[in-house]
Amino acid sequence: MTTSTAIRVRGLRKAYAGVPAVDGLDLDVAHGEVFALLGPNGAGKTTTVEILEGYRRRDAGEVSVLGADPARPDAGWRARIGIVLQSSGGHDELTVDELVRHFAGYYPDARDPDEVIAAVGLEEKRATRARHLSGGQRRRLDVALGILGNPALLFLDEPTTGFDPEARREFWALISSLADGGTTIILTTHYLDEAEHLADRVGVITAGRIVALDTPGRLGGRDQDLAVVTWTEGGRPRTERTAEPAALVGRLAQRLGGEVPGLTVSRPTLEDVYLRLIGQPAETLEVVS
Ligand SMILES: Nc1ncnc2c1ncn2[C@@H]1O[C@H](COP(=O)(O)OP(=O)(O)OP(=O)(O)O)[C@@H](O)[C@H]1O
Repeated sequence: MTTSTAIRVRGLRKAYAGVPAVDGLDLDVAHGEVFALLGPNGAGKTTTVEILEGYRRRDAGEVSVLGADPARPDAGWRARIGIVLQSSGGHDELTVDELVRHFAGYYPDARDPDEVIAAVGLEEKRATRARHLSGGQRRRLDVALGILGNPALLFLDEPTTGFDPEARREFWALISSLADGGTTIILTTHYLDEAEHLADRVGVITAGRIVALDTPGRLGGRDQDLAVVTWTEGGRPRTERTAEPAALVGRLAQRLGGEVPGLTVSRPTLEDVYLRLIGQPAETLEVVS
């Protein structure tokens, strides 16, 4: 069965011992989309994702994932889904090569193990035992195992926690190449720059509900927000919010006789907007005119 959306959720609910963790959640994710789920600790992200993956039962609501109800998964459906969990481990005595080949045997239509090892940049580590890999390399191995079955839908749970900046950039390139190849990706992350870099759309979840959903550039009206202009004048840092930053910079240049010392023009970051959405004040700015 084919559907126009990869994931469709309506009125999803799940409570633990009577306390709601997911409380009436609606969500649509298109085929080929990279969708990031953001939210504070305990917001209900993992519970939601586990229900979509078919690993947790829901109390109520409609859920369709790749055209099927994940509460009744069959082997064919499972084979089309790749999962990279938050923490991994096990099989530590096997080498990269052995592990990838071993798990390839579980899939009806597995990708070529050599290609997968190359895709995650582990060619030089293929003879290394899993327990001797660095944290970032281990995560790459996790992704290799997650994409072995050539999934149509890939779940990535906080994939770059603990990565150094270079490893994170390389990992992002890997995820982007999977997305370019048409894989639908559901990403949970606490890194706003990661969501901004990778996601076509982000959903912010608090207290078990989606409270904002849009592209990273438009989330929470971000594109409508005032620009923040900062500069130095009379030996003091100055800040002004304005809808017309170019006009302000023009006036400053005139007033200060050319170059404006310490000039910056910025829009609120995704983090600023996110903190506003979840009810935390962003760093307050002293506004002077
Ligand atoms: N197995 C469980 N039994 C009881 N309560 C649970 C269980 N799993 C989650 N919860 C509770 O449900 C709520 C949502 O948890 P969940 O793990 O879905 O949040 P999260 O958004 O993934 O958080 P984090 O960012 O910390 O991973 C929390 O209050 C949590 O304590």
